[in-house]
Amino acid sequence: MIPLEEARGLAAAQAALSPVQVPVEQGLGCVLAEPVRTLLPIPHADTSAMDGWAVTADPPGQGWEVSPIAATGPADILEPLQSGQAAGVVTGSPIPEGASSVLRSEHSRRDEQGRLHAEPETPDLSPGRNIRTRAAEADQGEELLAAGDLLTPLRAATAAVAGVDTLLVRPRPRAQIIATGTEVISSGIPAPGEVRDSFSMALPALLTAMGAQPQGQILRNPDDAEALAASLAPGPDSPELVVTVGGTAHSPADPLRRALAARSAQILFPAVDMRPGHPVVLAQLPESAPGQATYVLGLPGNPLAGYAALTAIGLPLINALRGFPESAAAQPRRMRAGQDLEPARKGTRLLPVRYTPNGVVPAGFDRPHMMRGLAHAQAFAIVPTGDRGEGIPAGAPVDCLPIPTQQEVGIQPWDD
Ligand SMILES: Nc1nc2c(c(=O)[nH]1)N[C@H]1C(S)=C(S)[C@@H](COP(=O)(O)OP(=O)(O)OC[C@H]3O[C@@H](n4cnc5c(N)ncnc54)[C@H](O)[C@@H]3O)O[C@H]1N2
Ligand code: MOO
Repeated sequence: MIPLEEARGLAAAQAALSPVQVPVEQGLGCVLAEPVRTLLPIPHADTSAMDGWAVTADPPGQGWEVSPIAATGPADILEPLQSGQAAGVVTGSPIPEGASSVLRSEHSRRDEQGRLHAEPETPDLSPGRNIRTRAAEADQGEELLAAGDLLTPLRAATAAVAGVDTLLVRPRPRAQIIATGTEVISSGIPAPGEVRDSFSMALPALLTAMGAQPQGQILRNPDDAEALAASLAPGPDSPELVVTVGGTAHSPADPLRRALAARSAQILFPAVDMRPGHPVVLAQLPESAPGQATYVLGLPGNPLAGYAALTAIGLPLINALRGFPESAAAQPRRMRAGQDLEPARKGTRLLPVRYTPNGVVPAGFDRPHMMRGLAHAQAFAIVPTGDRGEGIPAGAPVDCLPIPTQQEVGIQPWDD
């Protein structure tokens, strides 16, 4: 059993997955393994910012002579302008050589001879006006995104603008979910001796929100160590992470530790001094090929315990594997206790809490086998215990672990 901070530190210290080259759109949500430099100047040509007229400087007294060929779209390339000439352009049109600025259409007028005049007050005749200058945003070769940057949709769009088609990224770890528990059913009303599955509904979405890629079907394993060991067998497509649910304890019905031993797994920690969730296990299966290791995160079967372990240990592990250890999502957030927060009898307590204007308050219904409080919690408050503190008094600071996907949940009817 190791302290919670140590377990979180160990999870966060695991090496990032090796980078892979992927099409930009497949890199979404991944961390860049090398900088993105633009392959072209941005913009790569002087273009018009307005619909209107590319005009030469110093309009002749009788107005500009309008070129018979106007741009009908940004793809039309116009002939150079002679002195005193103008040519119709649209937003995005390459600026013809010889033009000084773009006179927008609503600031212009044509006379009966078809010559072009500018409104007297228009600012559009100052040189360069309404022209997007070549390379104003970036010179060719300039770094737009750094190694270590998370590829958000807007950054993917920036890479596309830079002419880039593929990126070197750290992949998001693939995660296989294995649920144990002969008594667990996935639909309907449980009979005595059965329990409705509290994990399969949420784990894929939660793991995705945490930065992993859940793989295919959830495997359902009876409480049988041999069957579980077989599910953990390495293969060419072994995922980087296996998340198991249940069977972490030491009864004859609990197969995980025996299955890990049968697979010669290296146990990174066998339990964590936290309540609930102390039987959480982190292990690593032997490499099936060089550099191809699979982590096994064993979540306790009690729902609140499993989700506490996933938030406290799974999230920093996933962020480490995807090369994003500094992710704000995995860092404790310093909040204020809105009321006294009671410690556990032993170990660090992970208490589901709600955010209120006065600080965080217990979400209630927080026994290890319960879901009701967690459904309305936004974070787990880390409440130290014993010689490391005696709970947290109202008004004092408290570190909280935000639960991904729960940040938008609001005040509930049973509030005082
Ligand atoms: N003698 C001891 N007994 C237990 C201890 C202990 O220290 N000594 N620890 C308790 C704690 S704490 C926890 S947590 C659990 C750990 O349980 P396991 O990981 O072995 O999980 P199971 O025994 O398989 O199940 C526990 C509980 O959760 C229910 N469960 C399992 N899977 C699901 C699921 N997918 N959806 C909903 N509920 C599930 C299962 O039916 C059990 O009720 O051990 C305590 N016991
Ligand atoms: O992990 Mo158990 O309470 O600690 O459910």
